[in-house]
Formats: sequence, C-alpha cells, structure tokens
Amino acid sequence: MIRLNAVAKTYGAGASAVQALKPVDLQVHQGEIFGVIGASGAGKSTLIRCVNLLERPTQGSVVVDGITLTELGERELTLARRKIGMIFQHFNLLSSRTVFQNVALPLELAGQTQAQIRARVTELLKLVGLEGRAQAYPSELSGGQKQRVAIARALAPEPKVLLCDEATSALDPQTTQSILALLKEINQRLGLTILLITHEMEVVKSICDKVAIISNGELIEQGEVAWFFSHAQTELAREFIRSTIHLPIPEEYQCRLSADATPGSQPLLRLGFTGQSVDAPLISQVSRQFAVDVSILSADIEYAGGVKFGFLLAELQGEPGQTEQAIAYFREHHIQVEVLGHVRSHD
Ligand SMILES: Nc1ncnc2c1ncn2[C@@H]1O[C@H](COP(=O)(O)OP(=O)(O)OP(=O)(O)O)[C@@H](O)[C@H]1O
Repeated sequence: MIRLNAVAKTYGAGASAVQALKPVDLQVHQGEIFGVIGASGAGKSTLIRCVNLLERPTQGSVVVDGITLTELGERELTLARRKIGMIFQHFNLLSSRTVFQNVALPLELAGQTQAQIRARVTELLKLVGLEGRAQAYPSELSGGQKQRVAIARALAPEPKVLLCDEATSALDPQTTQSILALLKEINQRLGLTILLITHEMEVVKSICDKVAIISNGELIEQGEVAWFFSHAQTELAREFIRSTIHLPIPEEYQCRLSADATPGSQPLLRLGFTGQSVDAPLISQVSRQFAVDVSILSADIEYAGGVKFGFLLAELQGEPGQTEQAIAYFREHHIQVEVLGHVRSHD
C-alpha cells in the first residue's frame, strides 16, 4: 500500500545542508499498522511527511496505492492526497469552526452536497465517539476529544492510508491509550493502513504490527513487533524495549550497591527474557546446577504482538565461581544479562 524506494531528503544546500533522511526503503502492506520509532531529530517527521509529499524527497520514489506520487504534477497530487489522511501531534483544527464544520471541511472542498456532508459527518462523529459535540468549538474540547475530531476529519474523504505524526505525544497516558484503541478499531473495521511515527515504545507495543527504528536518518532495524521484541539486534532497539519496562532498584539495595565486587558481595542482575527463554525454567535450573540462590527483587513480564517478554531484577547468592558460571549459563540460553553492580551483605 505504501512503498518508499531509496527516499532521501536533504534540507538546504552547500555548507548548511542537513541530510535528514539517507536513502530509505520501506514497505507497508494493506491493513497493517506500521510504527517508525526514533529519538528526537532522527528524521521521523521528515520520513512521514515524504509519504504524502508535504516534503518533497530529494531523491527516490514514493508509491501509495499503486500511484507513484513523486511523478505527479501539483493538480494530480492534490487529488491523490485525498486518499492519504493525516493527523498531527497538535491536532491542527480550525479554531473558528465547530467540530461539525472541521470534519465537514474536506467534504466541502470535494464539492459534496449539504445532505451528503450532514450524513457523513454524523456517521464519522459517531465512529469517533463524539456524537453530541457537533456544535462545540475546539477550545471547549479536551486534547483527546480534539484528536478524535482530527481523526474524523482525516477519515472524511475515505482515505486508504492514515499517517499519524506523533498523534498521542501531547496526550496523557490514559487518553493516549483511548486514542490508540480508536486507531486500532478503525484499522480493523475499515481495513485502513496506518503508518505512524512516535518516540514512545508504548505506542508500538500497544497497536503496531510492524516496527522500524530510525536513527540519524536511517532505518537501522525493522520487522514484526513480535519478532522485534524477541530478536532485537541493535543496542538502540534494546534501549527502546527497556524503556517500556519499569524496574527501579529498591533504595535499600541502592545504598549497598557498588560497581566492583568486594569479598562477600553478590551480583545484582537485570535479566532480559524474550522468545523461548521467557517460558523456560532457567532460574530453577541455575539454582540446582550451580548451587546459587536467586533472590528476585522485581519483575515485569508483558505481551506485545502476541509474544511474551520481560525483565527481572535479581540478586544471585553463592560462591563467586558459581555465580559466574550461572551468569554464563543464562547467556548461553539467550537471556540478556546485565550486571548492575555488587551488593554488600547487611552490616
Ligand atoms: N525544514 C528544515 N530545515 C532544515 N533542517 C530541518 C528541517 N526540518 C528538519 N530538519 C532537520 O532534519 C533532522 C531531522 O528532523 P525531523 O524533524 O525529521 O526529526 P524527528 O525525528 O521528527 O525529530 P522530532 O521528534 O524532534 O520532531 C534534524 O536534524 C532537523 O534539525
């Protein structure tokens, strides 16, 4: 449904030129929710704006629903863009228009009759859960409601593709989840293809089928979300995965923790389980095989894309040679092991 072939974008020229996007290949199939995640300045906005040519790529071609947008003239491009809806972080509603009038705008521009517009807007407001707010002005709405209006407006011309530019970044976590649930519902009910950009792994985890990581204008890793959580290759990908997990070290341990091992101290580990390792009884195996005790401080096991993954904060207790062998055993069995430090026993 969306295909980017070696799309690159450089802003400016000469000494002040900024290459925001290096040649990028990306394919999003019909009905998929595809997330592109990256840090600030990585090139996410540039990438998504190249899809509907809000930014003209410096090189490469963009194909949406079989039409090569990069070959079109302005008039044809305006028509083709009707099949590509877009929503933004700050909603971009017209403040002087009511909810109804905002959603009606693209239909007015397409020359629909008043009766057609009324029927379609009513249907869309119902779809996004805003019946009864048709006559409100944007200033009277919450952030989540504003994004719902923006979604209804984007859907008005019956697009095949919806582009979401950090659509939930200005919303609180609860409202974020309700907007993500709405996007998922629309995706499933209408078969709409969604390409979103975000800096939050939670968004990817909640609704995406596929994900790509962008760094310095390059897609450094991409795949199905389930695969990604269990096989992430790059350190940046693993960092994003860790960012969805909350495992603080208890204060009581912090004050007994030091970087180096001292006589009698025990290693404090963060263990990352993905794929098969999450279901294997590796903790009890280690305990039996190497005569170590494993004291679990906290754990967080989650699902994403149908795959279980999780992290465990644990202190290993045993003789140094044994704890080292236990750590090696974990690593051999595809558990990510990070030694966070060494814990002194209570004074
Ligand atoms: N219009 C522009 N002119 C010049 N440089 C630009 C322009 N837009 C973006 N850039 C630069 O291109 C790079 C990528 O920016 P982009 O906005 O695409 O990243 P981003 O990942 O969306 O970041 P953020 O999350 O902070 O918006 C940055 O170095 C940015 O400064």
